[in-house]
Amino acid sequence: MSQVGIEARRSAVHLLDQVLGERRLMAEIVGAGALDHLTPADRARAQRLALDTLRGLERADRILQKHLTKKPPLNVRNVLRMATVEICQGGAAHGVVNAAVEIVARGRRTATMKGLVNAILRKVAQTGPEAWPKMRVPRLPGWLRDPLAEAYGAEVVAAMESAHFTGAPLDLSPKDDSDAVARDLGGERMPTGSVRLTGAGQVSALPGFAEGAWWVQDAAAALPVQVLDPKPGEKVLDLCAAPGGKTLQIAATGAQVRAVDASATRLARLEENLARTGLNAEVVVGDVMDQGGAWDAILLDAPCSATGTIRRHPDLPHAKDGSEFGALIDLQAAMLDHALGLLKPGGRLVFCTCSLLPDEGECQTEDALARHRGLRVDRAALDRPGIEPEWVTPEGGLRLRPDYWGDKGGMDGFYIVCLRKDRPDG
Ligand SMILES: C[S@@+](CC[C@H](N)C(=O)[O-])C[C@H]1O[C@@H](n2cnc3c(N)ncnc32)[C@H](O)[C@@H]1O
Repeated sequence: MSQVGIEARRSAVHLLDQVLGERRLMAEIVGAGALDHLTPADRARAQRLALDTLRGLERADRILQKHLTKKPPLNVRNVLRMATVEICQGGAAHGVVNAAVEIVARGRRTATMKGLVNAILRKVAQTGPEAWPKMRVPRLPGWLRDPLAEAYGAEVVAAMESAHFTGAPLDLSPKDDSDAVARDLGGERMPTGSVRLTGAGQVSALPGFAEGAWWVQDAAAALPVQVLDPKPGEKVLDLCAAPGGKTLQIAATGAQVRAVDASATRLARLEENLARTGLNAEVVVGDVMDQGGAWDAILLDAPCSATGTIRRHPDLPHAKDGSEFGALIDLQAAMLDHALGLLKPGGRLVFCTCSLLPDEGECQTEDALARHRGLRVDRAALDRPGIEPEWVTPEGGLRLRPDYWGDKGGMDGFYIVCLRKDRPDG
């Protein structure tokens, strides 16, 4: 890690300043062009450094606390935090300390603190690496930990926190042949058909990327379309489709898919992926609530807290405080009601969210069943290869958690349910 150049490190500190100071999500900051001046390799390094620092932030702060009499400005604190994580996770101390000192020395307002940074990091290098593995696994903030503990119990939350701290491998969804992709990339074929790679490096340089033999998609995120089980020629509406991993899965089955999303920018990524994989979909920029038609099958991957994705997005607990979630829960219910009205009689709708909060999953199903006569849960839809019976919830949905497949690298948190409307609302 210590070979990482100054530019990548400075950019990583900028990401940390924005996440921890401005409470912005990393995807938003990177999407706005914050790393565009870097080479692709440095861009990847800057993101990796920032993500590693956010995962280990609690430990880094505890170590630094011992050596600081008063808190330096946020920017300097973030340089110290990043260097502490690097040193404690095996980075060569000499190079890491020099780089941190240089970053601080280059800043007009921070240059006077380079001596302090040097002194503190030398102390960190003496005791930090030994202390690090003995420290507790970093915890989620109370606004998220409390509702999760209420839903799952303290032990499960601790297991989720371990999964978050470990981070995520790279999962691929093969276009056709899982075994061939696993073989070509030296990956592991997961029980549900995804191919898992560890330490993969630059995605676009991997075999099969240019030919469109696969796309990046967490194994849990690949399950909603497996549950929907589209058939060739069926008319399928994919609501909230961008950036489109699930659209590609639907298109690969031979179904006719219309992919709708409110974000043209995110849909542009779907168009790129369709071109790369040679798959077809009708792509529509629009609001879910304005959609019409009568469909055999609908996928509603509603906007949500994204609390199921913290393994890959450790910035989320730092950038959010839960205050927006109530509005999202109301929006999910409104979208679900509208989408149910677009099903042909006997049609099916898969509702899913990448959330760990039952309010965005199990409760949405229970409430929808109470609102709509003639609506039922299709439990048989969950009878798919690799889906464990203990993942099925009492109301007939699928609860996926980051601590599942713990020995294999975990999975994203998701809620998935298949709803069928046998007769119209009366
Ligand atoms: C969870 S993401 C979808 C991920 C996507 N299904 C995939 O597999 O790549 C939620 C999406 O909902 C979209 N969205 C939010 N509000 C919307 C609305 N009112 N109408 C349409 N799309 C909306 C967002 O732009 C975002 O792309």
